[in-house]
Amino acid sequence: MEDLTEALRQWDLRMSTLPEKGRSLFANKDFFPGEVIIKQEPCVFVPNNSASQARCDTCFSSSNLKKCSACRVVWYCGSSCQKSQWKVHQLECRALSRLDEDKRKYVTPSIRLMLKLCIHRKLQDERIIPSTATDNYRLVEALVSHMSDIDQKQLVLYAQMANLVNLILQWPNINIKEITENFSKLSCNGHTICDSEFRPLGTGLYPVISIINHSCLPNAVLVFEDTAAVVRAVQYISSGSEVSISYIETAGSTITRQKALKEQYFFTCSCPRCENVGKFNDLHESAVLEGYRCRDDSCTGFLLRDSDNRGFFCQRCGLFRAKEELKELSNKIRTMLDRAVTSTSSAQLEEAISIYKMVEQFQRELYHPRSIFLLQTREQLLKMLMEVEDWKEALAYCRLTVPVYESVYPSNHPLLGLQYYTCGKLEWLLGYTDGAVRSLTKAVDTLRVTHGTSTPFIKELILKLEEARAETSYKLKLPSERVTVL
Ligand SMILES: C[S@@+](CC[C@H](N)C(=O)[O-])C[C@H]1O[C@@H](n2cnc3c(N)ncnc32)[C@H](O)[C@@H]1O
Repeated sequence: MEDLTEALRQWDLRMSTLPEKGRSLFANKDFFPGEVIIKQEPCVFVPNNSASQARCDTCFSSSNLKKCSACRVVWYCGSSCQKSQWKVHQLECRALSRLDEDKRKYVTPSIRLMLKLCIHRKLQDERIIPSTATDNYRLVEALVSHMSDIDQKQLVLYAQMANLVNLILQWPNINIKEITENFSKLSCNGHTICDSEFRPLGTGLYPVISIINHSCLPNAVLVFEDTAAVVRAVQYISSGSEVSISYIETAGSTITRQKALKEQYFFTCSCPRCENVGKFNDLHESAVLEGYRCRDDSCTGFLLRDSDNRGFFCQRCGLFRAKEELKELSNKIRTMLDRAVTSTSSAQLEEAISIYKMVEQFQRELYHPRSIFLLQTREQLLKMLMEVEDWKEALAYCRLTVPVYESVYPSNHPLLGLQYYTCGKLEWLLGYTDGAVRSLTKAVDTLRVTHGTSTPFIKELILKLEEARAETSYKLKLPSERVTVL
């Protein structure tokens, strides 16, 4: 691990082990919002290919794809992408080519990630590919696996997957127990590789990034530049402080967040946000995010359960809502949501949109105006309305989501920046230039911190903002120029 210590020192970082968290990453200098803390290429990675969506194995592009002619499993967009992966794919290709067509459908992205990890290790051991301080197999060995925490069913599944890897590779002396454990390691250490707008593209293993622990109020964010993982400070991090990122969607109540962390990562978070669990502020936050609205439309109070468990009282105006009424509305929404999901999956977009609009209407009656359930429905409507190019309605829903984003996320949160961006793009498209300037300015202010300033994504955003500003000042000049002429 000396090599790793030295590599981290060069990043002004150090690793320490905390009794309650295990390995943890600490800053050796002050980091300011927007500053890159660490950038790492994956040691192994795969695209999330499915029957309906294929991507290049190297750059994740979805255009000009050709299947590898030998294994007929892996896609590349061109010879340079194919060549860059050849040393690893050569062994994988040989193994996959032995499989009959039927067995190839069991080669899921998770299986491929493990095949690549085994091959990566073998090639490093044989010195065919270099082994560095930040991607050697000792770092994989050091990852937490939580083998004693996972349930029997999951364990059996990992063991079956390890057997499949063995069957595909057909190497002598393969250690099935170790591969089983590695599947468990991937579950709590692997990262979903996303594009700049947080759409998932693939999965990768970044053993140094995996040292970073979770907080529901993180001081850093993980984004991807192509397949490289980049961790940037989103708050001021003073020298000596622990660097933290969020593993989960943080727009949820403490109970929801803790459940998600326990299920996948097997720990109880004790970050400053979670420390409040059960206190008034926390109850208030959950009642707004996941609770019901006041019966009085003009009241923005939040509801808490009454002591007899008969219903809920508004904490602002005291109005009561009975359990039965709320249950009836919830059931109606659930039935409609099922119909909406069926329509969406059968690509009946117009029908799905009208059902989601009804769901939204009922949810407005049921949930608090800043509820995340209402937010999710509006998000879904926004996405579908953009697909059918109904920009005006899409903007209306987008504008409804922005105040909720502002209240659930801290100021330098990437999802908040992306929502300002969507709003700004729609406003620009519809000719609301002033609104577009305001929204795009907020998007730039947030996303330059989370995404940096040099990626094509941010450059395009800055260009859009400059265009919108130019148009605003052109419009402002028009009447006065006319006055001069007159
Ligand atoms: C990606 S690893 C992070 C590095 C890990 N601490 C280690 O020793 O390798 C994720 C695991 O770290 C631990 N962990 C992460 N964040 C934590 C936190 N805030 N509190 C306690 N444990 C945490 C959990 O065991 C979790 O499954």
